[in-house]
Amino acid sequence: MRIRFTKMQGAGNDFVVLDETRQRLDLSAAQYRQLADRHFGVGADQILSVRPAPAPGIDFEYVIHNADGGEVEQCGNGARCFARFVVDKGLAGARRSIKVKTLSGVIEPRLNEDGRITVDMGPPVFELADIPFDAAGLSPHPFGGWQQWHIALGTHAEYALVHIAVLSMGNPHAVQLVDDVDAAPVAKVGPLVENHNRFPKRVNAGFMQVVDRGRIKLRVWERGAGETLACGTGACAAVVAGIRLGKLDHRVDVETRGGLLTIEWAGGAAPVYMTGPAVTVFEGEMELQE
Ligand SMILES: N[C@@H](CCC[C@H](N)C(=O)O)C(=O)O
Repeated sequence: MRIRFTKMQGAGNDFVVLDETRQRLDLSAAQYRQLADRHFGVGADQILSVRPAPAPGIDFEYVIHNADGGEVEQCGNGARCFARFVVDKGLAGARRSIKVKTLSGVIEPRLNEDGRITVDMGPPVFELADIPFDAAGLSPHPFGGWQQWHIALGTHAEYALVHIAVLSMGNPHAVQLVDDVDAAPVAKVGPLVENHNRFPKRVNAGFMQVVDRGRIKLRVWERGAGETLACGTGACAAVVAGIRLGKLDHRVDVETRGGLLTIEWAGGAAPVYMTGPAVTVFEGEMELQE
């Protein structure tokens, strides 16, 4: 089966984008993995499928698969690339703002005059069962007006206990405060947190260094993709956690290894706004194994 694709990136988080507005491709998990493979495929952290509006009042459906082939609820950097794709391909008419259905709800990306894209990512979710996070037998540790959870990482004596803030941005996140993000043991601790049995759907593990009240440095070990150069929902989750832990103001620049994102959150049930770049890298065709 031969398919056309567009390769895109948002702050270095990279995507294969598939136009399924006219025809469903119905790819298997193995075919998503083949596309994402950096040696035998195109190479990507996620594969994004653009599908027609599923209901009145919605412009498109946005389907996301991680590099491991699993379908997931949300992807922030991908949402900006999705918007850039449908506008550049003329699929959105003259609209600069679109309503997009994802597995976790409707989000609204908007193209700005400066070329960056702002996405209304909806409000963060703190209800433990909805993240989901299994806190049975654990007590929360008060911290800066909110709380952290101390979870044990099994037999790994060096990293026996990590202190995490947990929340969902449509997808699950566990955020740790670190003194020096460049020295953080992301590749060791990331997979242990991702697969921890307290997270029944696994989790994205963020490592946040607070530079000042308006700036953080962030690395994220993503569920189903490993460490990426940036994670949009990870940036939203880190800033929301930092605000609730009393460390950050309401508008924060997030330095990732792939670029800068700006996150704004007024608190409570207000939506989180994420602003950043979205770039088309190249287009191509690829033969997929059946
Ligand atoms: N790169 C994304 C997040 C993609 C999904 C994530 N790995 C998950 O499994 O939830 C972003 O920019 O938000």
